[in-house]
Amino acid sequence: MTELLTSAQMRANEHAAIASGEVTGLELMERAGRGVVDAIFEHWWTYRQRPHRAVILCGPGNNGGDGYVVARLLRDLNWDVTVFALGDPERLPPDALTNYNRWVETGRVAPLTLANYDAYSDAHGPADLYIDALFGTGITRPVTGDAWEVLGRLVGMGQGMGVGPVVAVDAPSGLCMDSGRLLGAEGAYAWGLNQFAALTVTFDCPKVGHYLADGPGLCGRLAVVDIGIQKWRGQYVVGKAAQSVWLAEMTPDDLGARAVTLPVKQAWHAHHGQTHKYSHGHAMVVTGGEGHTGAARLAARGALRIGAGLVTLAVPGPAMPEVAAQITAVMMREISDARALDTVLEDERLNALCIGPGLGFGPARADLVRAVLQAKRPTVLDADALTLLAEHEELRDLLHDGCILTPHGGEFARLFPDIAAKLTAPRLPKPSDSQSADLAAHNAYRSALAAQTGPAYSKVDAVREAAKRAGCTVLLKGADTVIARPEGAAVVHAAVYDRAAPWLATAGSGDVLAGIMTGLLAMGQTSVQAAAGAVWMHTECARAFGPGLIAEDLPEQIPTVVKALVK
Ligand SMILES: NC(=O)C1=CN([C@@H]2O[C@H](COP(=O)(O)OP(=O)(O)OC[C@H]3O[C@@H](n4cnc5c(N)ncnc54)[C@H](O)[C@@H]3O)[C@@H](O)[C@H]2O)[C@@H](O)CC1
Ligand SMILES: Nc1ncnc2c1ncn2[C@@H]1O[C@H](COP(=O)(O)OP(=O)(O)O)[C@@H](O)[C@H]1O
Ligand SMILES: [K+]
Repeated sequence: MTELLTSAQMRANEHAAIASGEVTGLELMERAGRGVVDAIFEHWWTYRQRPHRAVILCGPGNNGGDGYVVARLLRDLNWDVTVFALGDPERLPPDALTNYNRWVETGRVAPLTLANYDAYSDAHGPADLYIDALFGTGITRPVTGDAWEVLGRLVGMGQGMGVGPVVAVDAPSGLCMDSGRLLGAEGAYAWGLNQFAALTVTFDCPKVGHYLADGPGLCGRLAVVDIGIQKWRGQYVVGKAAQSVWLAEMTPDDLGARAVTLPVKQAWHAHHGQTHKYSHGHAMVVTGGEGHTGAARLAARGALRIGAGLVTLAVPGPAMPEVAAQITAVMMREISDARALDTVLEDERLNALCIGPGLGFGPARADLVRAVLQAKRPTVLDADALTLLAEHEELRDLLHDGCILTPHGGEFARLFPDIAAKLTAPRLPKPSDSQSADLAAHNAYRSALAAQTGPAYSKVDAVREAAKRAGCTVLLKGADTVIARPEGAAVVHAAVYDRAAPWLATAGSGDVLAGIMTGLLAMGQTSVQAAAGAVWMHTECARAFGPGLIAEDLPEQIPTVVKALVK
């Protein structure tokens, strides 16, 4: 899996690399700047054909240093390059200063003010390319003043004829790379979240904030450039695996014997014997009552398609005819109450359980959740089961390490109201109009802005806190889905960039997700593997089908996606 770093981890890697004596900071900066230019040429082949005109905004730190390298490399290719510098360049850190000095041997730098920027734009019209090298991983507080206003001017660039796109170096400036939240809250830049950079070029590893919250919208597309420090990556991880964050993906191994493509004889040896349906597990999904069994049926279909050997629906008596009329390969058992469910669960071969989709509410349903939790099997708790957990503290006390909670934002807020409040709290009080007569409110806003510091509280922080409290795996859904374990290991799955599938937000899609996850648990996956593999598969199925998707289509796409995966 790809590791996602925080800013602090990236700095630690860089320090370790430089401390080794095998590479200098200046070399890394040169590789970074060259990587940005290469990525630009890879994305827009027309820029390779002839020189163009670029505007580069350089900040007061090493992100600005990268900008000076880009300026020099483009100018060496005969580009017309204009550089605006924020702050006093003479106070740049050493490597950035070296690159500034190299640039000014032949190029010019204008102070970054709104007046200078506007005067340039009025005189020359739009540039062919804008480079944002103001701030990268060193951002600690909101960008303010003229720099913020100029960033606002760049919103929407690249969207009109003859107007060049914005390329962000490492990240759009002001983006908190740990949380994906933009520090600062008003003005064109903050409001133009999906119309800023066309391309963001980052170094070594993607960062967590490139995948969460506002990050993908601001970044546009993401390119990761190898600057040769992977050897030092992970030194900070020793003994601290809990701090790492991974990007969700799925490999053929995650599908085990069901995906084996070896010749039959080899496959037989690889699995030490003949496999039969029970060796792929037996999942059970509990349905709701009459007229409410569709959600659980969708989940069961997901579990069966992903590869569980057997899938049984646990159905209240009155709902049996309805379920019987709708299923074939999926089996059913009558469970009229929690006692009946206890009895059914005495069968140890039922090795993964799912409860919640379409379940309904009230004491009898809460008793079913209790029976499922007391069975202590790998269990997915979704939808109504999550609301029941929020209502009944004694049910929360029964959660165990093998549980996965799969809330969407609303269910998460019901289960963990204080944590959700931290995540959704407005970053700042409501901005007041600068013309406002209410000077006190305006001043309060200004001081809140000045006091805001990064890194901001992130979805990863929130889900880690929730998992620790619940004592089990928690998966918080969305276009950015975060999975965390109580000890802190976290996985991010983002249906963004070239994996965007907004049509996945359709009724019943979450039920299929819960089912795929239950199937993977039945097949012997750990809870993190099952959760990460399921969200990945769920999105791939949506992508394979395309717009127009309804939840029923998702399980039926699984064979196509698996075939492509194991090829
Ligand atoms: N970490 C690495 O391995 C590498 C980092 N490189 C570049 O270095 C960057 C990080 O450089 P730095 O650590 O110098 O940080 P930045 O260049 O991101 O910014 C840091 C400077 O801005 C100031 N600052 C922070 N927030 C501010 C605000 N809101 N308003 C005004 N000033 C503010 C800080 O006090 C500091 O002086 C990366 O993003 C990347 O572009 C590359 O050169 C290649 C290697
Ligand atoms: N913009 C989006 N892009 C991709 N997936 C999304 C997006 N919004 C929501 N999803 C996914 O769609 C599913 C919806 O699940 P859920 O909210 O439980 O709905 P339901 O209860 O109707 O099934 C989740 O897996 C969620 O992560
Ligand atoms: K930047």
